[in-house]
Amino acid sequence: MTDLTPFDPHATRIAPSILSADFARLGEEVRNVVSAGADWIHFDVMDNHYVPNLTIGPLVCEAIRPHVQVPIDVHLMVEPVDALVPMFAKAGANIISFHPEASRHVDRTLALIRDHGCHAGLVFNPATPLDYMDYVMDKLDVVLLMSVNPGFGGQSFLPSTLPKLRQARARIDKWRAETGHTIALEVDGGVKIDNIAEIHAAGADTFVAGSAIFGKPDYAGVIRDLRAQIAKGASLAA
Ligand SMILES: O=C(CO)[C@@H](O)[C@H](O)COP(=O)(O)O
Repeated sequence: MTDLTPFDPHATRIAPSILSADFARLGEEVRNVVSAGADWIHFDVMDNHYVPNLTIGPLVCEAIRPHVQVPIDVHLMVEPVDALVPMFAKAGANIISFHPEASRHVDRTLALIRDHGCHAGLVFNPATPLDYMDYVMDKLDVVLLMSVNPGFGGQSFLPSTLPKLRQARARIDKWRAETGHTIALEVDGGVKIDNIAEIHAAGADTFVAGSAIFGKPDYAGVIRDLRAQIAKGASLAA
């Protein structure tokens, strides 16, 4: 059973996306990126149905689980969703997020994820309205805003994500003030050293980065630079 302690509301987190890792050396890649300072491992699941690409499933999650002590953050780009939830929970996932358009019963799927001992997240495509949050705040642990259209790594960050992050941050902060419950605000797609400060200033606290990290010669150096820019973003927001 996963530790369901609420996330630290004051923390920021770097979640390298293994979509850009060398799959022939996946165990070594995840170990290296965690020793380099990654907070979560972001695990992109694509089904060639909800998105036009095909990646990895629960078997690969189970295979990397013994290699990392940090949370595995599973992003399901699949339709339908529910049958995969118990499989990923059993495979060692800690956070499971899905797209509201891919589930007929969003409230039920969120409850299913928590019932399986995982933190539950909802993912918003660039054109998906935040309204999906409104009636399920009590079942959310993560809100993930896509800053690219899902399906591929290496795309450019969509600037329309910045005002959307501000809106999501306002809703999350209001909810926390009312209930004390923390929801992580994660952003995914085109996150780089040169834009992470303004992304943090707009409200994100958790940053998925694939091509910015994997394939680079010095993972620790990149993660250190990303964190230095996040600190700049904090002073921009203050
Ligand atoms: O889910 C996705 C794409 O669908 C992302 O997780 C990408 O893998 C992020 O890659 P970069 O944009 O950071 O290269």
